[in-house]
Amino acid sequence: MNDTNQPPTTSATAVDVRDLHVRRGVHRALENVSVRVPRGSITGLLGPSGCGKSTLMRSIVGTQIVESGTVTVLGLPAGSASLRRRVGYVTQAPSIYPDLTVTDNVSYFAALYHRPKSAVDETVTAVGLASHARTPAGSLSGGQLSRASLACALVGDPELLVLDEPTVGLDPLLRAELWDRFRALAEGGTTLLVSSHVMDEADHCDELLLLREGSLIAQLTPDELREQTGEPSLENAFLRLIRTRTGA
Ligand SMILES: Nc1ncnc2c1ncn2[C@@H]1O[C@H](COP(=O)(O)OP(=O)(O)OP(=O)(O)O)[C@@H](O)[C@H]1O
Repeated sequence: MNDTNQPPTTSATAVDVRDLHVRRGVHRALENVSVRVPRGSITGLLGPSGCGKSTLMRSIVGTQIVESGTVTVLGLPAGSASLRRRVGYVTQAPSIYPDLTVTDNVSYFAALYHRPKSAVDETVTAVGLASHARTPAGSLSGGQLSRASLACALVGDPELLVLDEPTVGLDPLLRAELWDRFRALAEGGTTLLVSSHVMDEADHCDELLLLREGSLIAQLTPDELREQTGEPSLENAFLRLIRTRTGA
C-alpha cells in the first residue's frame, strides 16, 4: 500500500485519479475524488447536473487546473503531450469546422492521426451520418452536429475515449446503435469513459462512477447497485444510495 492507502496502478488501469480536489470559481467542483478506470471497459460517469462530471473529464484529459491530487492516464500524468494522440475527448459543445462537410471534417482528423480514407467513410457511417457526408457541418441539426464531432474523435482510434453526454438529443434507435458501437470498441480494447445524467444509460456500462455535489458516492457495477439497494430500477437505486450515504 502507498500513502493514499490504495493499491498501485497496474497496466490494466487506464485512468487513475487520486485524492483529486478541483475548485471552479467559488465552487468546490470536486472534493477528494479517487477512482480507477479499467482498460477495455465502458465506465459510466453519472450524477445530477452540476455534480462535477465535466470537471472530472476535463481533469482526465488535462484541460482542467487541479488544486491537489494526481491524475494518471495510460501511465502518464494527465495532459502529457504524448497522450494527445492516444486520448479522444468529445465535449458537449461540438468543436468542428462549420464550413467543411462532415467527410472533410472527419478526414482532417484522420490525417492528423495518419488514418486511412476507408476509416473516414466507415466512421461517418457508424455515427449514422452517411446520408449527410457531403453536408457542411454548419447546416446540420444539433444531434447530427454532436455525432459529427464524435466521428472526429472516433476516427483517430484512441486508446481512451472520454465522451461528455454523447447521446443527448439522439433518438432511441441511434442511441442503441451508438452503445453497440461503444461496446464493440471496448471489446477491441478501447477504454471508454462516458458521462450521462440519465440513469437508463447506466446498464450499457461495465462500471458506474456515481457523483454528487463534487464527491464520489460509489464506484460499482449496475448489478451491484441494484443488489446494494434492493431496487431493480437504476434510477431508484441511485436515489436510495444517495439517501443512505448522505442521510438525506
Ligand atoms: N467555468 C466555470 N466557472 C465557475 N464554475 C464552474 C464553471 N463550470 C462549471 N462550474 C461549476 O462547477 C461545478 C461542476 O460543474 P460541471 O460542469 O463539472 O458539472 P456537470 O456534472 O458536468 O454538469 P452537467 O450535467 O450540467 O453538464 C458546478 O457547480 C458548476 O456550477
